[in-house]
Amino acid sequence: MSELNVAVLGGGSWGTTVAALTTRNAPVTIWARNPATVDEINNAHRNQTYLPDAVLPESLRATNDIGEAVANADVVVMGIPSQNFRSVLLEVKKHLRAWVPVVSLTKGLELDTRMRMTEIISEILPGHPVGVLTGPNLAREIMAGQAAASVIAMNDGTIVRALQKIFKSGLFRVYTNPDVIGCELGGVLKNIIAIAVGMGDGQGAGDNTRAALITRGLAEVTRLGVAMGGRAETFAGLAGMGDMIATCTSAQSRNRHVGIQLGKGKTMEQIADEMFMVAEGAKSAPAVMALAEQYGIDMPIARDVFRVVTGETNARGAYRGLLRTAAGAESEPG
Ligand SMILES: NC(=O)C1=CN([C@@H]2O[C@H](COP(=O)(O)OP(=O)(O)OC[C@H]3O[C@@H](n4cnc5c(N)ncnc54)[C@H](O)[C@@H]3O)[C@@H](O)[C@H]2O)C=CC1
Ligand SMILES: O=C(CO)COP(=O)(O)O
Repeated sequence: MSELNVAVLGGGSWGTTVAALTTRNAPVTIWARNPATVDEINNAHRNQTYLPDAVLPESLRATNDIGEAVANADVVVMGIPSQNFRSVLLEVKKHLRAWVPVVSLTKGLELDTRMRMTEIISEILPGHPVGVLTGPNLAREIMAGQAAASVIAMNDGTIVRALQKIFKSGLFRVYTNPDVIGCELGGVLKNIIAIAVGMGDGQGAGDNTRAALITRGLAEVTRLGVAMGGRAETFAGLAGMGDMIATCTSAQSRNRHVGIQLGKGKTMEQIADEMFMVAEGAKSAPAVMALAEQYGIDMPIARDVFRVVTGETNARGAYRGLLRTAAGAESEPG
């Protein structure tokens, strides 16, 4: 058992799962804003809303007081959706000791600024080591005891190895990677492709279509990721292709679910009304398109998803558009 105190912020599906996994290696306090969630984790060792079938470790402590969670923390783990990430981090700053590493679990971009979560951490908490834990990691499956692999990405080779020990366990294999930008963008950008795949699946598209979308989707994600400073090989790894496959094919993915509902003809408003969990791809799509324009990268699949989630066209129209586009060389966009 490590001596490092870990604070996990965010009592949703993934924050709770990472907190539960980490109790095997270190003392963990999870902060949730909802007092009923805190009470349920502390007393019933469950989080029924987000992880219906899971029993949580008794050693996992929950609190409603962000200061209590953060003040003694040696590592802070952020499991907060991208559009609320900054406001929670500003609260963290009031209580955090110097040089404590901050790890993001979040797979989205801030809409107004187009910033990655690690950029926001560095802006608000300069000097703190910053990392990302990412990969093909569907929360409910991991809580059900299925094996999974993940990546902890950080620039600092010494701290990353200490963090690797905190997160890994028998069934949760954690690799290190120095490419923070690539790992982070792999997690962000695959969500949009998963919506595209869902849109096809919702319209009854076949397995060949799904494979084509995933492959062409990964190509355009890689082009933008490399232009933004990520390494091409990262997008062929767990944080890139691995997460792309898991999210684009899983019945558990919220992003693919959004796509399926769009494919069946529902509007974003109708889908959002029926969902209480976050689907980061729909939120981040405008920021991704703005970045694609800024870096001069053509992203036809992401653009179609953007046009559907913003109501400019519907899934059927987007699908027809995709078929109309003439194909060039495989190494080119389109
Ligand atoms: N669920 C999964 O399988 C995985 C999710 N992720 C990423 O983790 C991040 C969090 O996702 P989930 O936990 O799945 O979402 P979720 O929808 O299950 O839960 C989100 C949680 O954040 C809390 N929250 C939202 N705004 C807040 C605020 N201002 N202050 C405090 N708490 C706030 C909500 O109350 C809720 O507990 C997302 O970026 C997601 O892409 C990454 C890997 C796997
Ligand atoms: O990132 C995830 C799996 O790695 C979770 O995907 P969804 O947010 O689409 O459920």
